[in-house]
Amino acid sequence: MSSAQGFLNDWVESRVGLGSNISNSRNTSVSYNIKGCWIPLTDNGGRRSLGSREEQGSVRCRRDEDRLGWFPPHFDVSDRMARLVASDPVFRKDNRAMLSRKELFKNTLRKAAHAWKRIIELRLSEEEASEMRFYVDEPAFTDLHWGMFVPAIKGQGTEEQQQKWLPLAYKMQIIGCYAQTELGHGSNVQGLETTATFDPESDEFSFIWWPGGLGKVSTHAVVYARLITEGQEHGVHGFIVQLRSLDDHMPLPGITVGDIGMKFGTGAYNTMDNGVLRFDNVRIPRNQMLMRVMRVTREGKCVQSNVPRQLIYGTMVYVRQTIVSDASSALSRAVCIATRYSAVRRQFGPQDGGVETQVIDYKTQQSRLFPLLASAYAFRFVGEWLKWLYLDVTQRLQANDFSTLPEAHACTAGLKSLTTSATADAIEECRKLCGGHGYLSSSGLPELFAVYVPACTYEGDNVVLLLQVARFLMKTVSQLGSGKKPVGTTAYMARAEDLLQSRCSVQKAEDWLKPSVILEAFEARAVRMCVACAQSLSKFQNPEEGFLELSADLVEAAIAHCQLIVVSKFIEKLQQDIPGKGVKQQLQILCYIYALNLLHKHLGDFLSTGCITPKQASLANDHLRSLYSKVRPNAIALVDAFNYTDHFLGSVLGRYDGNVYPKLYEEAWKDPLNDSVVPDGYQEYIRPMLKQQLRNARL
Ligand SMILES: CCCCCCCCCC/C=C\CCCCC/C=C/C(=O)SCCNC(=O)CCNC(=O)[C@H](O)C(C)(C)COP(=O)(O)OP(=O)(O)OC[C@H]1O[C@@H](n2cnc3c(N)ncnc32)[C@H](O)[C@@H]1OP(=O)(O)O
Ligand SMILES: Cc1cc2nc3c(=O)[nH]c(=O)nc-3n(C[C@H](O)[C@H](O)[C@H](O)COP(=O)(O)OP(=O)(O)OC[C@H]3O[C@@H](n4cnc5c(N)ncnc54)[C@H](O)[C@@H]3O)c2cc1C
Repeated sequence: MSSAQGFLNDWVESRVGLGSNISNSRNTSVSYNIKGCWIPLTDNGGRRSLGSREEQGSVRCRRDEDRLGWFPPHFDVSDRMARLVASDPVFRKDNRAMLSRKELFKNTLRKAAHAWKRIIELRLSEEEASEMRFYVDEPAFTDLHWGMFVPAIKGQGTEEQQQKWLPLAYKMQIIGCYAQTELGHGSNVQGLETTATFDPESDEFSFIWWPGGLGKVSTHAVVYARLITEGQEHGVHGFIVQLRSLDDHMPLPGITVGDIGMKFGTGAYNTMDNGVLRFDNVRIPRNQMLMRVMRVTREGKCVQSNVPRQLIYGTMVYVRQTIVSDASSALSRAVCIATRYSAVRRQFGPQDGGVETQVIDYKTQQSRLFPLLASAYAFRFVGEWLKWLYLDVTQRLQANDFSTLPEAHACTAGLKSLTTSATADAIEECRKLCGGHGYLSSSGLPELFAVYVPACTYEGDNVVLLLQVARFLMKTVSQLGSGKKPVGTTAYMARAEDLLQSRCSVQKAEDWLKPSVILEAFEARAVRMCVACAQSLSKFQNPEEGFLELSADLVEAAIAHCQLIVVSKFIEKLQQDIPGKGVKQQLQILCYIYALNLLHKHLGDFLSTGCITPKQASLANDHLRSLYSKVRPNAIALVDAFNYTDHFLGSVLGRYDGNVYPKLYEEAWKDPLNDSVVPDGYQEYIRPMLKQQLRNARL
């Protein structure tokens, strides 16, 4: 289910694409659409010249017969929306770092209002609107409105509540946020201190609360609080609360609300008004508690429905799933910048004084960069699969089949954690890969890092989420002997006995080219780490105590399991028909790089569990090195395939035309410090100092 699903049904009568409003000026030649991105295989060794797209006889085009039926096949939509945003001056973003917080925020409001206007004018479909938001590339209150407020009502509201609230939300007649986190509690949702006490006398609730949410815009919030009726507690539930007047935007009586202040970085996530909210005996009608999981009667009695109470956490599952796909986007963007710049940048070179070497040709650069390129593809594929898993669990829930909910929770939590941690680290690595210029704001990388890194914390701290995965894995291991067959992503555990004994068959470097060999090594590692944790846990009398004591090892086991999922989904993807000469081969190389680089980085796990021998590890490393040489000729094509406009990349270093140095120089002059030749403050501070020194010198 998608965030804004259905909003058009209520809102726009017909769906009309942008048609000829946006020109697609690409040249045509052969290229291949890999799940919404084009892989144009170059024939010039990947060293495309630094001219314009036209000069390069550019590599991208649209050939319908090349399109894969993978879902969602949105290349056209994505391409059109990217161009629409790039060509609209309101969506300009190159000045963000120079704006004050107030200017920045007002500009975000302007962009959001303009985007909404365009969505209506052009009658954009839900998919188009969502792509547009992606390319506008600025965190805004609308993310929370569409991404969490609407899904919370859809997932946790009754039919009647949905009918009342969703049309208002779809038309943006109310704007909502997701107010769950408190000053003192974020991870521990059960520990929230906000209470919602039912008062049967007046048929209303009262609240006391402190949330993280939207500080300046939202008129409404889904607030999470512990329900108390008849003096008894009934766990945490969601409540729709109006925060501000729909007439003058003033907070309603009993509500104190504001922004929590500047966050990490300039620009970055400061376009978002994360807020503080205090309730002082605020009263709301009973029917504003979201009652799909539990109903409160007029008399104050609680009636549990047949859906599991974990559904109250359902919005988080939905968002975690979207975050995995977003990780691929952020990572591919950083990698695109670093790869293009690495082809432009030259340092050192032949002793005979010839042209200097492109830094992308250094093996160290390749060994840092190409695994990140491989990860960008890997996360894209696992993100697609996770979307499928989420849709599947949603459909099952509608049919009262709750059996796959624990797995969906474990997968979304684990993959959110794995991909966001890897992406945040990768963006920083890309910055370093660009040397000194990577530290410039105009490289686009500092802001990308600052805006991305909170993804490791929001929607669940990454360690806390891995502990959830570990809990799920320990449960699975404990049930192995009971006849309950593990399914889905834990199906490999059914072969635990074999995997505990298995010996890796690799004898020469090329043996690592067999997907079955790689898979088995990752399965054996994960199973062995999980079983070792389970055995250690069994030595504790109190399992909760054991879990706390062993939590660092449990996190490692959870990571091993999640990495196995990513590797196996990449391998599965390659079993599909992939049209286009050489495309599958390139993806296979990236898949091996992804897996073997992980193996190299986590060698301790593989060796200590006896999954592979030191000799096999060394062969894997030899093979990895040889794979880098195979990626090199197509590295530029593989990042061009992400089809990012220069506007979206927002990076002088990552420019498509490679015209880096003149543009860096040009950018420097745009800084407000260069508005005057002699800086403001010269007369007050510099001149007296200089004069003083002159006087001292004379003395
Ligand atoms: C028109 C224009 C269109 C434009 C479209 C725009 C779309 C925009 C899309 C943008 C999307 C996103 C934007 C991102 C912005 C992000 C902003 C950030 C928001 C937030 O951060 S919100 C707050 C998030 N908070 C958290 O994540 C808190 C983390 N903590 C928890 O989740 C839980 O407390 C916990 C899981 C850590 C522990 O919970 P607890 O109740 O103590 O649980 P346990 O006792 O451990 O477990 C009980 C059992 O429940 C199972 N469980 C736990 N969680 C879930 C779950 N989510 N689902 C299913 N099951 C769950 C757990 O496994 C236990 O099971 P068991 O008893 O063992 O069987
Ligand atoms: C940019 C941003 C946007 C946000 N947007 C929203 C929003 O829209 N709505 C909303 O409700 N919230 C929002 N949040 C809040 C966010 O969801 C929480 O910050 C997040 O869930 C982490 O919780 P916490 O802050 O309590 O961290 P803590 O739990 O206090 O984490 C601190 C440290 O303790 C560790 N830790 C905690 N528990 C355990 C444990 N059981 N075992 C081992 N280690 C543990 C963590 O790993 C971490 O290292 C946002 C946060 C950010 C940064």
